[in-house]
Amino acid sequence: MRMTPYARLQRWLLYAAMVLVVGTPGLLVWHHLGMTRVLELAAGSGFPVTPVDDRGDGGTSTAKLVKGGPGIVLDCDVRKDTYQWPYCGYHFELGLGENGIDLSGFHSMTVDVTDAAPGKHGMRAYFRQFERGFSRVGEWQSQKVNEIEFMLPPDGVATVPLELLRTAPWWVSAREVPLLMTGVRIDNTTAIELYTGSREAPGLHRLTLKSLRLEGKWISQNALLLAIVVAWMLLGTMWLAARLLEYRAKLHSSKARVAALKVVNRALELETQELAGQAFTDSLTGALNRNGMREWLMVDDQARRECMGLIVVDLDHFKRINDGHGHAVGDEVLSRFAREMRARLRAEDRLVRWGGEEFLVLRRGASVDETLALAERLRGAMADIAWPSGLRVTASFGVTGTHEGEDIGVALHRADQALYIAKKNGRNRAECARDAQQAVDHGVAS
Ligand SMILES: Nc1nc2c(ncn2[C@@H]2O[C@H](COP(=O)(O)OP(=O)(O)OP(=O)(O)O)[C@@H](O)[C@H]2O)c(=O)[nH]1
Repeated sequence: MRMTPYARLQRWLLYAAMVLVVGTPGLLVWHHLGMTRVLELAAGSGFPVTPVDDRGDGGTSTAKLVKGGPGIVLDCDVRKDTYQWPYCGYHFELGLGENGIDLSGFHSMTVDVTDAAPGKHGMRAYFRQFERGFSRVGEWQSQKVNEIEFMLPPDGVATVPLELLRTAPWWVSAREVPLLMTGVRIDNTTAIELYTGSREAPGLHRLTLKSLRLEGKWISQNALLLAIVVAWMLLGTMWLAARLLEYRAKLHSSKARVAALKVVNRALELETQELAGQAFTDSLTGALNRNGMREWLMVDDQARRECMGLIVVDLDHFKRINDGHGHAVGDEVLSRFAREMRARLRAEDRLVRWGGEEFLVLRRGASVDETLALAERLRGAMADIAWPSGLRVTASFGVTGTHEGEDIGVALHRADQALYIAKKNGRNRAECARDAQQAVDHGVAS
């Protein structure tokens, strides 16, 4: 059986669902273990780096990049004479003007930095964010400062979760930042700075930065979950739509089949009716045949109970018409005769082709006199009919009527006798036999 397009679509959706069933946990595990992206700022990454110190803030510390050696070497002379929080460090340029880098997909920063000065050392990291609607180009102090301070372990490698970043309170208070803009944001970061710690002892610090690395996922867990849910929902919706469309198509085709069957049924009904009609009707003349008459008498109770006028009609010398003009003309005479007779009968009367060129008129509820009068009218009408080939056709009529409780066969026999008399008396006439005695009187009783 051919598959419908909707069934094919459902099969593809099923494959997609199977892929999703396997893919969903696979993606979650992969996201948990991998899908990592790394942004290296130091170690030949190409991001411009410059030394910074506190001289712009009124201090006297100095910072100078020194060529040679592995990593980025910075000679930092920290002095606490004029400025309370002396510092120096690295400044990594990530963007220009109002356009920074979106770092919101990164979750941690790892630094590999050593300080040649003895003792423990801390570091400060600043993520400078160009805050649209607040920061202004050319005025770097207007850029939001997201900061974190941490201690360096002995090996100098420290990993800092970026969720611990805080908007620097000194920046908020100094710039009178609107409350709604004071939250941490790193989606438009123009620079990252790495400074010596706030409690660093004054003196010469030789910093060697081997790596400054941001780590994150290519897609956040929430975004991944959302994508998976959307994929499932999309699949479910498409599946439902495909099912609905398939049901609708099936409904349409069964409706079409029902309609076609109705047409076939109707045709069969008509054919049956036609066949039934043929069983009871003479095909040449359209008059009832003997079966039709029997059926009528059986079905029509009233016809059976009432008295009935009977006329047996026989075309005169019909053989001569056949012989002289051909069988086809004979047929035409028979058919025209039946048509003209029927046109002169009442709706409740019946014309029966009794055989050959002999017909029977059954007239419900009519007396013998009325029936005789009708026979005379019919006989007279024969002269007015336009017969084929300009023929002059006459007929003889035998008339009688049924008595109460009388079998119609008996009456028919009587009418036949009357017809015989009509033929005998010269044809083209109507004879009447009211009862058996009268028929005997005519000397024709069988
Ligand atoms: N064309 C045609 N002829 C038919 C049909 N049925 C019977 N006949 C012919 O009708 C003729 C009847 O002839 P007869 O019984 O001799 O009667 P008639 O010639 O009418 O003579 P009378 O009845 O004595 O006046 C026969 O030649 C039959 O072949 C029919 O359906 N079509």
